[in-house]
Amino acid sequence: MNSTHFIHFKSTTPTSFNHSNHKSNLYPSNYFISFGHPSNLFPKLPSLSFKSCDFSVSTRASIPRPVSEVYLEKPDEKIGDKADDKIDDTAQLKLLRLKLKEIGIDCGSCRPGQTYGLHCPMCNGGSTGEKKLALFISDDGNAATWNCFRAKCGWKGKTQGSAGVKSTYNSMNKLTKVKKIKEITERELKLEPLCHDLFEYFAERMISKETLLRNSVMQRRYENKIAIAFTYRRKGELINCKYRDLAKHFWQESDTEKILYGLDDIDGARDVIIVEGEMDKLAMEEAGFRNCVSVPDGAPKKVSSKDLPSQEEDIKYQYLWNCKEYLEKASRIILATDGDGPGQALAEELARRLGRERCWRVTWPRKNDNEHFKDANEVLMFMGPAVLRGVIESAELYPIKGLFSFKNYLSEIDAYYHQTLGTEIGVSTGWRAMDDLYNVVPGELTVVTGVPNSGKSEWIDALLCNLNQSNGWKFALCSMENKVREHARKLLEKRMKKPFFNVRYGQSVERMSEEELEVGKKWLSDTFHLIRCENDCLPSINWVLTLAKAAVLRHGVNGLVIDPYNELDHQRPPNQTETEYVSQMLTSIKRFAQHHSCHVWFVAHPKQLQQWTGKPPNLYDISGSAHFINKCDNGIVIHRNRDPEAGALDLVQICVRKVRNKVSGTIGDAFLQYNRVTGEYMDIN
Ligand SMILES: Nc1ncnc2c1ncn2[C@@H]1O[C@H](COP(=O)(O)OP(=O)(O)OP(=O)(O)O)[C@@H](O)[C@H]1O
Repeated sequence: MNSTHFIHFKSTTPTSFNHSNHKSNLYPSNYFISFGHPSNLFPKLPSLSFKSCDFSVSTRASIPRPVSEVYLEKPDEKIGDKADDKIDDTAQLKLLRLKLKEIGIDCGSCRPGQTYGLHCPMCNGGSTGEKKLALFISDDGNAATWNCFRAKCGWKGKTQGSAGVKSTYNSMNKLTKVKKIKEITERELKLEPLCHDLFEYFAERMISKETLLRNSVMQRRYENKIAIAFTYRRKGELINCKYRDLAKHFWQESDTEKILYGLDDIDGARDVIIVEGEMDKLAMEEAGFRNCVSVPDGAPKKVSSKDLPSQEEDIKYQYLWNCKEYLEKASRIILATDGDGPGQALAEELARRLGRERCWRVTWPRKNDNEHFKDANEVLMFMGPAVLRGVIESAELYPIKGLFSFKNYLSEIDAYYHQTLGTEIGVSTGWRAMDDLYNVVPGELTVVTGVPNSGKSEWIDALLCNLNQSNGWKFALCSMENKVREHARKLLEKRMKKPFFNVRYGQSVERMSEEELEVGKKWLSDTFHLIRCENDCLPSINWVLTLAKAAVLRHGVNGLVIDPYNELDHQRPPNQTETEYVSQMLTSIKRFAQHHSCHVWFVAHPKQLQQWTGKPPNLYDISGSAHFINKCDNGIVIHRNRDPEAGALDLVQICVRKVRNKVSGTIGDAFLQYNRVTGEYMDIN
């Protein structure tokens, strides 16, 4: 260790220091080569000498007995019994290797009768990745014992190849803490009151003598150097001790119970502040908050992607479990961890365990244009106690995924009020007669129905042409009934206001020229994107929505037409009713529409009307389910007069039967005139 990391011991401070045996109990254990086997783990194991490169160790012929804690489902003797049997070693070893692999121990080509140093699957050898898992395979190759010698882990166990894989595996999963908790005293640790230099060191960090004394911050000498000793106490009793030198190196007493620093200060507290280091805990006290504790082990690099482990397996956060009864009483926990990535990861890990609903978080003030202060002590040093107090007082609720406040949407509400996008109250259909009834809002679902041949597809096509003309909207078309070329014709006629052909329906109107066709083709390609199933099979709604999503992202389409519903594949699981299926399908469509701000027109046919009187059908007549009307934002029925005696045959009734959003329209009927030559719909003067 670099001596400059220590606070140099001045001659003015007491120098009584016992050099004779200091190594055995003074130096932090992790500074030793600490691969000594506790003698009680392998009682018959002769002294081991590990090869530095691979940790492979030969033992004497006598097989060390497995570790004393009982994991085996079969009695130990069986190992010995089997050693005498003439059994197929290779098969047995294979079985054992498989078993170990299941447990997570990769024993590679480990041979019986030897001890190997491997990576511990539980702790991965800590930050240095050391191979500290000692694995011993018995001579007969049927049993293995292991022990991780990292103080923080201590995982150990044993298994037999011939034991039932499942049961043994399960028992192996129950991690057994083998560490004996060491009892420590200030005397044994040779802790001393802080010296003048250290009071000065803390004073520079704005931590007062009173705070240091109240928190029993002490010092410990290492020859002519001193380290700060933060004493971890519970009900005044010393539980752990963490040391810090000037170069911010930390170490702690091994084999002690992990608890929060300052635990007694939160006894019975309703509000608890959790910080990331002892200095921050002391800084909080300077700002007037004693109800603060620090985590003992700093922050993880990132949030774990795994599910929350059980209490026994939650080794890294064991300190929380050990302080459970203190934290349980808190109704508000302010997570004032560092503002950097690991600090935020720590806050998330704490919130996961403590319950997000009672957690709050702080925002550290700005240091300059690019940076924020990192932690409580920095704020105290540079901004003073009042600012630090302000930070805690303005803590905000810790976000919970899926739970929001209108506060999270204020800018969106403002933009809505000011109609920043221009589409907030809906886009005009282009027909005056419909302006009060139906306007097209991005992200909504319009269900269109009408008896066969009423002109549903024609009207939607005409609407798309209008929306393109007025707002430049683009569309994805999933119109399975239409041949591409016919659909192109219908759209081009509306756009060019001329018939495509020079035949009957065109009457005497001149057909569009080749030049106009060229212009029209470019317009078609720029405006519409086709979703089509090239083979015979029917597309599923999910398939359509996936392609529509691609059309939104790739071409920026503003609308999707699905025409008609019954041309999709509607196979559903046998236990699902049609109603359930339709409900689920419409939910997917609406989610797509909202997520991509894309309007969806969905054409659905009414069920067979036995005694159709010629009147427009009802939205409830749509075959399949009442969900069509329940779930859509807008419901429109297209109806046309087919009785010359009842009125003009080109009269089309657009029945707006449902408008969820009053901003965009209301229920009512509009009448348009259909131009059979060009397929246009026009307002009636
Ligand atoms: N008001 C109208 N007057 C005369 N013909 C019309 C009128 N509206 C639509 N048509 C014609 O009816 C035919 C069918 O139109 P369209 O395909 O739009 O109807 P639809 O309601 O979608 O039919 P389907 O339910 O069979 O899909 C087209 O040839 C179209 O020109």
